[in-house]
Amino acid sequence: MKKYTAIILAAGQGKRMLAGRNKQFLMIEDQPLVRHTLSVFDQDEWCEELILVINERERSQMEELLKAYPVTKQVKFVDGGAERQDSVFAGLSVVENKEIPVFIHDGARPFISKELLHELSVTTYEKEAALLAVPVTDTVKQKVGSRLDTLDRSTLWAAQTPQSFSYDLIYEAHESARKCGYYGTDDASLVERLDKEVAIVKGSYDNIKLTTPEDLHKAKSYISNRREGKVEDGPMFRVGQGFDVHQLTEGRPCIIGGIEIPYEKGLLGHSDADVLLHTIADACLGAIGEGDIGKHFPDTDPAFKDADSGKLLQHVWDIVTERGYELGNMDCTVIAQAPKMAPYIEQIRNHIASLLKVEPGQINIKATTTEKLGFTGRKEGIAAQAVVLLQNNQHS
Ligand SMILES: Nc1ccn([C@@H]2O[C@H](COP(=O)(O)OP(=O)(O)OP(=O)(O)O)[C@@H](O)[C@H]2O)c(=O)n1
Ligand SMILES: C[C@](O)(CO)[C@H](O)COP(=O)(O)O
Repeated sequence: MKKYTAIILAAGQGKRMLAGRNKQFLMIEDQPLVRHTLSVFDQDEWCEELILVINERERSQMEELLKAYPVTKQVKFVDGGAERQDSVFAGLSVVENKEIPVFIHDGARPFISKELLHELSVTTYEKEAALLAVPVTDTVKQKVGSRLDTLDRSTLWAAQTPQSFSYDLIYEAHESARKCGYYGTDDASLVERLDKEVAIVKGSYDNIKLTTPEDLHKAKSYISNRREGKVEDGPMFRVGQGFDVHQLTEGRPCIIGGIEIPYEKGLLGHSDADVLLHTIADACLGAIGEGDIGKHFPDTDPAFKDADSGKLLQHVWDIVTERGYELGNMDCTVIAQAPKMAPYIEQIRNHIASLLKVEPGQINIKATTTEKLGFTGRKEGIAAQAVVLLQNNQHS
């Protein structure tokens, strides 16, 4: 574990947010902005000390906030100053353990991830000073008088927080800046002033600072999407499993995996009762946290009477792909004493691959009997199981 102290800045006025109050108190979904930020550090076991820099006039409001939305670690309050830099200095003045790095973080950046905190901490132990930053994606112009210059974008990084330093270095940098009346827009710039190197750790474009009302909208939808499992930092993998059973009965076709298999009986159900496709659909819906096919295609709805389960699966697959997921792989088992499945396995595999527009190699279909045991062994019904792995590359 690479322990660190976190100083969270919340003493600003949030003027650009135009909310008429400090933005740290604004609700994003179910909790105030600053609580979202504090939670990340609270839940990081590497964070040893948590300091919250507040506006002295908001102390009781902040105390109330933490009573209503508690965190598990002890939070040390300290009064900030007129400028961000003054607030950081106030935070530095109350740090207890000066042997571990100090992380300075905007309370207004709630989407920092534990993974990035750890990367930053490891780098700070090695290099003494580091910051999160992302390559600039817009072309940046510099206007001096009436002259416009275009900066070389390949050298430009947008600085984020946390910015992290050995205690002695950042204290010295702040003290020196204060003596000269120098004010920078971040803490790394104060260290740069001392001609010391600051390492860049690539941050995330999701680690935005909530500055304007538009940022607040983005933050709200980001959080609600994240809760629904629609977005996440980095490539995201999700697994789902499915299980389904249908009774065998006379006078029905036996459709398994979209292929009609010659047999004296068929599967009973409201739709075409394709036990394997239903199982796969359930596994896919399970993976994205969307319930099951009963929720999407109720068996009380006449629209799905004798429905082609291939179409139902494609509908489910549209939901999956609209969320940005791709199939990693799926593994399925058909549990049937009869009919004999082996001659149809390859055909079923190719059919499912074409329904989902994936490669057959991503799909595995197996079949087993239950050695004449149970309802499947007595040929009263057929069961199927599936496990799917989905991958989301949209947020890498
Ligand atoms: N005197 C200050 C000014 C800013 N901050 C904190 O520094 C972070 C980044 O600053 P910014 O986004 O500019 O916040 P505000 O100063 O609150 O916003 P504005 O400039 O729009 O008033 C915020 O978490 C803010 O609360 C602080 O602790 N003390
Ligand atoms: C520190 C910072 O968040 C890095 O991007 C930024 O410079 C703070 O600027 P602000 O004007 O105080 O929001």
